[in-house]
Amino acid sequence: MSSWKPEDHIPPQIKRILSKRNPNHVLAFLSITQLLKLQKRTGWINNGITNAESISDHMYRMGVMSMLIKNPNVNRDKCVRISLVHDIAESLVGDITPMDPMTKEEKHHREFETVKYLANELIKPYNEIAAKEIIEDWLTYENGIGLEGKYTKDLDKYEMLIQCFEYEQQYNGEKNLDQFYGCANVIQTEEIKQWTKDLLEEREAYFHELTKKNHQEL
Ligand SMILES: Nc1nc2c(ncn2[C@H]2C[C@H](O)[C@@H](COP(=O)(O)O)O2)c(=O)[nH]1
Ligand SMILES: [Mn+2]
Repeated sequence: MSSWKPEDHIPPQIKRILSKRNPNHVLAFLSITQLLKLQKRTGWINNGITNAESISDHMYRMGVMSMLIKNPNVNRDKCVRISLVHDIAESLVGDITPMDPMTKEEKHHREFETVKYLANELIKPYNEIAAKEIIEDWLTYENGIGLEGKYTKDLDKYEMLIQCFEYEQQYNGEKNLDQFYGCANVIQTEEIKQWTKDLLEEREAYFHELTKKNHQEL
Protein backbone atom coordinates (compact mmCIF):
# COMPACT_ATOMS: atom_id res chain seq x y z
CA MET A 1 0.00 0.00 0.00
CA SER A 2 1.10 3.61 -0.60
CA SER A 3 2.16 5.97 2.20
CA TRP A 4 -0.78 8.26 1.33
CA LYS A 5 -2.14 9.92 4.48
CA PRO A 6 -5.41 11.94 4.85
CA GLU A 7 -3.79 14.46 7.19
CA ASP A 8 -1.37 15.42 4.39
CA HIS A 9 -4.36 16.60 2.30
CA ILE A 10 -6.11 18.86 4.80
CA PRO A 11 -6.39 22.45 3.51
CA PRO A 12 -4.31 25.08 5.44
CA GLN A 13 -7.32 26.89 6.92
CA ILE A 14 -8.50 23.63 8.50
CA LYS A 15 -4.99 22.72 9.65
CA ARG A 16 -5.03 26.09 11.45
CA ILE A 17 -8.12 25.05 13.41
CA LEU A 18 -6.50 21.73 14.34
CA SER A 19 -3.21 23.33 15.39
CA LYS A 20 -4.81 25.19 18.31
CA ARG A 21 -4.28 24.06 21.93
CA ASN A 22 -7.95 23.00 22.26
CA PRO A 23 -8.95 22.34 18.63
CA ASN A 24 -12.60 22.70 17.64
CA HIS A 25 -12.84 19.22 16.13
CA VAL A 26 -16.49 19.64 15.11
CA LEU A 27 -15.66 22.80 13.15
CA ALA A 28 -12.66 21.13 11.52
CA PHE A 29 -14.74 18.10 10.49
CA LEU A 30 -17.62 20.19 9.15
CA SER A 31 -15.14 22.39 7.27
CA ILE A 32 -13.79 19.25 5.60
CA THR A 33 -17.32 18.25 4.57
CA GLN A 34 -17.55 21.63 2.78
CA LEU A 35 -15.01 20.21 0.31
CA LEU A 36 -17.76 17.80 -0.82
CA LYS A 37 -19.94 20.81 -1.67
CA LEU A 38 -17.09 22.41 -3.66
CA GLN A 39 -15.75 19.40 -5.57
CA LYS A 40 -17.59 18.66 -8.79
CA ARG A 41 -17.99 15.02 -9.81
CA THR A 42 -15.06 13.99 -12.01
CA GLY A 43 -17.07 11.82 -14.42
CA TRP A 44 -19.04 14.85 -15.59
CA ILE A 45 -16.03 17.20 -15.67
CA ASN A 46 -14.23 14.64 -17.86
CA ASN A 47 -17.16 14.81 -20.29
CA GLY A 48 -17.29 18.58 -20.54
CA ILE A 49 -20.37 19.18 -18.37
CA THR A 50 -19.85 22.82 -17.41
CA ASN A 51 -22.36 23.05 -14.52
CA ALA A 52 -21.48 19.63 -13.13
CA GLU A 53 -23.02 18.61 -9.81
CA SER A 54 -20.88 18.35 -6.66
CA ILE A 55 -20.15 15.19 -4.69
CA SER A 56 -22.59 16.30 -1.99
CA ASP A 57 -25.31 17.01 -4.58
CA HIS A 58 -25.02 13.35 -5.56
CA MET A 59 -25.15 12.10 -1.98
CA TYR A 60 -28.11 14.37 -1.17
CA ARG A 61 -30.32 12.93 -3.89
CA MET A 62 -29.30 9.41 -2.91
CA GLY A 63 -30.50 10.25 0.61
CA VAL A 64 -33.85 11.44 -0.73
CA MET A 65 -34.15 8.34 -2.91
CA SER A 66 -33.55 6.18 0.17
CA MET A 67 -36.72 7.61 1.74
CA LEU A 68 -38.76 6.33 -1.23
CA ILE A 69 -37.75 2.66 -0.94
CA LYS A 70 -40.91 0.55 -0.66
CA ASN A 71 -39.34 -2.77 0.36
CA PRO A 72 -40.51 -3.08 4.02
CA ASN A 73 -37.48 -5.20 4.89
CA VAL A 74 -35.10 -2.33 4.16
CA ASN A 75 -34.08 0.05 6.97
CA ARG A 76 -34.62 3.27 5.00
CA ASP A 77 -33.17 5.52 7.71
CA LYS A 78 -29.95 3.50 7.60
CA CYS A 79 -29.92 3.91 3.80
CA VAL A 80 -30.23 7.69 4.25
CA ARG A 81 -27.27 7.66 6.63
CA ILE A 82 -25.21 5.46 4.32
CA SER A 83 -26.03 7.70 1.35
CA LEU A 84 -24.81 10.77 3.21
CA VAL A 85 -21.45 9.23 4.18
CA HIS A 86 -20.65 6.77 1.36
CA ASP A 87 -18.49 9.28 -0.58
CA ILE A 88 -17.37 11.35 2.43
CA ALA A 89 -13.75 10.27 2.00
CA GLU A 90 -13.73 12.00 -1.40
CA SER A 91 -13.43 15.27 0.55
CA LEU A 92 -9.71 14.49 0.92
CA VAL A 93 -9.14 11.65 -1.57
CA GLY A 94 -10.99 13.28 -4.48
CA ASP A 95 -13.56 11.69 -6.80
CA ILE A 96 -11.87 8.76 -8.53
CA THR A 97 -13.62 7.38 -11.62
CA PRO A 98 -13.46 3.79 -12.95
CA MET A 99 -11.41 5.24 -15.84
CA ASP A 100 -8.68 6.59 -13.56
CA PRO A 101 -5.46 4.53 -13.35
CA MET A 102 -5.69 4.12 -9.54
CA THR A 103 -6.17 0.48 -8.47
CA LYS A 104 -9.31 -0.51 -6.52
CA GLU A 105 -7.04 -1.52 -3.64
CA GLU A 106 -5.32 1.88 -3.49
CA LYS A 107 -8.67 3.72 -3.78
CA HIS A 108 -10.05 1.61 -0.92
CA HIS A 109 -6.90 2.18 1.16
CA ARG A 110 -7.02 5.97 0.78
CA GLU A 111 -10.76 6.16 1.37
CA PHE A 112 -10.74 3.85 4.43
CA GLU A 113 -7.75 5.70 5.95
CA THR A 114 -9.68 8.95 5.44
CA VAL A 115 -12.92 7.65 6.96
CA LYS A 116 -10.99 6.34 9.99
CA TYR A 117 -9.17 9.67 10.31
CA LEU A 118 -12.38 11.72 10.11
CA ALA A 119 -14.14 9.43 12.60
CA ASN A 120 -11.37 8.76 15.11
CA GLU A 121 -9.45 12.07 15.06
CA LEU A 122 -12.22 14.59 14.44
CA ILE A 123 -15.63 13.16 15.37
CA LYS A 124 -14.72 10.82 18.27
CA PRO A 125 -13.44 13.62 20.56
CA TYR A 126 -16.94 15.11 20.41
CA ASN A 127 -19.20 12.09 19.89
CA GLU A 128 -17.73 8.57 20.10
CA ILE A 129 -21.03 6.90 19.13
CA ALA A 130 -21.33 8.98 15.95
CA ALA A 131 -17.72 8.15 15.05
CA LYS A 132 -18.39 4.40 15.32
CA GLU A 133 -21.67 4.66 13.37
CA ILE A 134 -20.05 6.56 10.49
CA ILE A 135 -17.31 3.97 10.06
CA GLU A 136 -19.92 1.18 10.23
CA ASP A 137 -22.22 2.87 7.70
CA TRP A 138 -19.31 3.49 5.32
CA LEU A 139 -18.15 -0.15 5.55
CA THR A 140 -21.74 -1.35 5.01
CA TYR A 141 -21.72 0.52 1.69
CA GLU A 142 -18.12 -0.32 0.74
CA ASN A 143 -18.71 -4.04 1.25
CA GLY A 144 -22.36 -4.10 0.08
CA ILE A 145 -23.41 -5.63 3.39
CA GLY A 146 -27.06 -6.64 3.83
CA LEU A 147 -30.08 -5.11 2.10
CA GLU A 148 -29.03 -1.57 3.01
CA GLY A 149 -25.58 -2.07 1.50
CA LYS A 150 -27.03 -3.55 -1.68
CA TYR A 151 -29.75 -0.92 -2.03
CA THR A 152 -27.37 2.02 -1.55
CA LYS A 153 -24.92 0.55 -4.07
CA ASP A 154 -27.83 0.43 -6.52
CA LEU A 155 -28.97 3.95 -5.65
CA ASP A 156 -25.41 5.22 -6.27
CA LYS A 157 -25.64 3.96 -9.84
CA TYR A 158 -29.28 4.92 -10.35
CA GLU A 159 -28.62 8.47 -9.13
CA MET A 160 -25.78 8.78 -11.63
CA LEU A 161 -28.09 7.52 -14.42
CA ILE A 162 -30.81 10.05 -13.64
CA GLN A 163 -28.18 12.81 -13.57
CA CYS A 164 -26.77 11.53 -16.85
CA PHE A 165 -30.19 11.67 -18.54
CA GLU A 166 -30.68 15.18 -17.14
CA TYR A 167 -27.37 16.27 -18.70
CA GLU A 168 -28.28 14.61 -22.03
CA GLN A 169 -31.47 16.68 -22.08
CA GLN A 170 -29.60 19.82 -20.98
CA TYR A 171 -27.34 19.38 -24.02
CA ASN A 172 -30.33 18.53 -26.29
CA GLY A 173 -28.99 15.05 -26.92
CA GLU A 174 -25.82 16.45 -28.51
CA LYS A 175 -23.41 15.17 -25.84
CA ASN A 176 -22.63 11.45 -25.95
CA LEU A 177 -22.86 10.08 -22.41
CA ASP A 178 -23.70 6.50 -23.45
CA GLN A 179 -20.72 5.10 -21.54
CA PHE A 180 -22.40 5.80 -18.19
CA TYR A 181 -25.37 3.51 -18.89
CA GLY A 182 -23.29 0.34 -18.68
CA CYS A 183 -23.69 0.44 -14.91
CA ALA A 184 -27.43 -0.26 -15.30
CA ASN A 185 -26.49 -3.91 -15.82
CA VAL A 186 -24.98 -4.28 -12.36
CA ILE A 187 -28.01 -2.98 -10.44
CA GLN A 188 -29.06 -5.93 -8.30
CA THR A 189 -32.24 -5.21 -6.33
CA GLU A 190 -35.58 -5.77 -8.07
CA GLU A 191 -37.00 -2.43 -6.90
CA ILE A 192 -34.14 -0.29 -8.23
CA LYS A 193 -33.96 -2.45 -11.37
CA GLN A 194 -37.58 -1.37 -11.99
CA TRP A 195 -36.70 2.28 -11.35
CA THR A 196 -33.86 1.92 -13.85
CA LYS A 197 -36.06 0.20 -16.45
CA ASP A 198 -38.58 3.04 -16.19
CA LEU A 199 -35.78 5.62 -16.54
CA LEU A 200 -34.35 3.92 -19.63
CA GLU A 201 -37.84 3.88 -21.18
CA GLU A 202 -38.11 7.62 -20.57
CA ARG A 203 -34.69 8.09 -22.16
CA GLU A 204 -35.66 5.98 -25.19
CA ALA A 205 -38.83 8.03 -25.67
CA TYR A 206 -36.86 11.28 -25.37
CA PHE A 207 -34.36 10.32 -28.06
CA HIS A 208 -37.15 8.93 -30.28
CA GLU A 209 -38.97 12.27 -30.12
CA LEU A 210 -35.70 14.16 -30.67
CA THR A 211 -34.89 12.11 -33.78
CA LYS A 212 -38.40 12.66 -35.14
CA LYS A 213 -38.13 16.41 -34.52
CA ASN A 214 -34.69 16.61 -36.17
CA HIS A 215 -35.96 14.71 -39.25
CA GLN A 216 -38.96 17.07 -39.55
CA GLU A 217 -36.56 20.02 -39.52
CA LEU A 218 -34.42 18.59 -42.38
N1 LIG B 1 -16.57 8.57 -17.28
C1 LIG B 1 -17.22 7.74 -16.45
N2 LIG B 1 -17.28 8.11 -15.16
C2 LIG B 1 -17.96 7.28 -14.35
C3 LIG B 1 -18.56 6.08 -14.75
N3 LIG B 1 -19.14 5.49 -13.66
C4 LIG B 1 -18.89 6.32 -12.63
N4 LIG B 1 -18.21 7.39 -13.07
C5 LIG B 1 -17.79 8.54 -12.29
C6 LIG B 1 -18.89 9.20 -11.52
C7 LIG B 1 -18.13 9.80 -10.41
O1 LIG B 1 -17.52 11.01 -10.84
C8 LIG B 1 -17.05 8.77 -10.11
C9 LIG B 1 -17.34 7.73 -9.06
O2 LIG B 1 -18.58 7.86 -8.52
P1 LIG B 1 -18.86 7.27 -7.02
O3 LIG B 1 -20.25 7.69 -6.68
O4 LIG B 1 -18.67 5.80 -7.15
O5 LIG B 1 -17.80 7.89 -6.15
O6 LIG B 1 -16.87 8.07 -11.35
C10 LIG B 1 -18.46 5.72 -16.13
O7 LIG B 1 -18.98 4.70 -16.57
N5 LIG B 1 -17.78 6.59 -16.93
MN1 LIG C 1 -21.30 7.75 -4.97
